[in-house]
Amino acid sequence: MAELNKKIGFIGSGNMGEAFVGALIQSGIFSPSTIYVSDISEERLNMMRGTYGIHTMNNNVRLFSECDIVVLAIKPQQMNQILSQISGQEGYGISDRKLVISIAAGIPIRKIEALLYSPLDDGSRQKLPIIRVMPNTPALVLSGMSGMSANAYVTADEVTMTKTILEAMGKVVEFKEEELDAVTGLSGSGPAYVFYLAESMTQAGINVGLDPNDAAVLTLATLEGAVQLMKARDESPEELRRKVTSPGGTTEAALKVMEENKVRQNIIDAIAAATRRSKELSQ
Ligand SMILES: NC(=O)C1=CN([C@@H]2O[C@H](COP(=O)(O)OP(=O)(O)OC[C@H]3O[C@@H](n4cnc5c(N)ncnc54)[C@H](O)[C@@H]3O)[C@@H](O)[C@H]2O)C=CC1
Ligand SMILES: O=C(O)[C@@H]1CCC=N1
Repeated sequence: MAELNKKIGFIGSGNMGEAFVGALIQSGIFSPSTIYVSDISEERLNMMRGTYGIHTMNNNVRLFSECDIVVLAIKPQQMNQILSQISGQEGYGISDRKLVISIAAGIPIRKIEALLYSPLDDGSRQKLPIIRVMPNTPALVLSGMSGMSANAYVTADEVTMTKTILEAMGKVVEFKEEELDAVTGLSGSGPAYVFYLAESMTQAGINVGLDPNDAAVLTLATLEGAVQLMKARDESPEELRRKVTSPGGTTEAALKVMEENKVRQNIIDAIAAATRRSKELSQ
């Protein structure tokens, strides 16, 4: 893919920051010399520099002023402090147009706008374009799913550029911002539900007498195969489930227990709880 010829910077180089950096280099849309990360952890910075050959620093304000695109990849709880630190600096470079991309769960665009455009907002400052994104960790293996939503100052070119960045890590869909809490509950946290299922299936295999390694191999191959089948066939998960379920057979016995134990309702309730938590984080 053609290089974007921009400087991109990440505030926070944890799990997700690293997923972005790895994907951007692999896709060729940014070369390591155009990627910057800032973090408070020297260990993370050394690792990122050593592994990816990118620029590292422990100064968020400098990173913000030096880059054309800034990805906020810190925890939601750190957003206030970090953005206030950036916007509180005289001449911190907000007059230069730069695209701000936040991946923090539950932080609404209006909060980022309020933090970035103030307290020095005398009307002369440019209102920076801000895009809120909810990615997920399969981005680490370029199989991510991202939802995104842009504020009023984002141009069509900036939307296209953000999609190009997110497509380097997998799929991307645009949403209304109010839908992003639900996206967080479903696909943002979603990989954890699948890992939980994998843990449970492996434990179940051990409980019914299998060797732990064999149980893990069977679980992974079964999950992988089921996903491939859903992707390859024009059939709903429900239809595919019915084809596994012989009347009076083993699957029916298992699904009866799942229905009795309200597994489906529990999954629905769990995703609703994640969505509620995302909304709470926005307060
Ligand atoms: N992990 C996940 O599955 C997903 C996470 N997110 C969001 O991504 C964001 C980052 O999450 P993770 O990468 O999982 O967290 P993480 O804890 O792995 O990474 C956060 C990084 O920020 C650094 N940091 C802490 N204070 C800092 C400061 N003052 N200045 C600069 N860097 C600082 C930490 O040292 C760490 O390397 C969060 O807002 C989360 O809501 C979004 C989608 C999925
Ligand atoms: O658990 C969290 O808050 C983050 C956001 C989505 C996935 N991990």
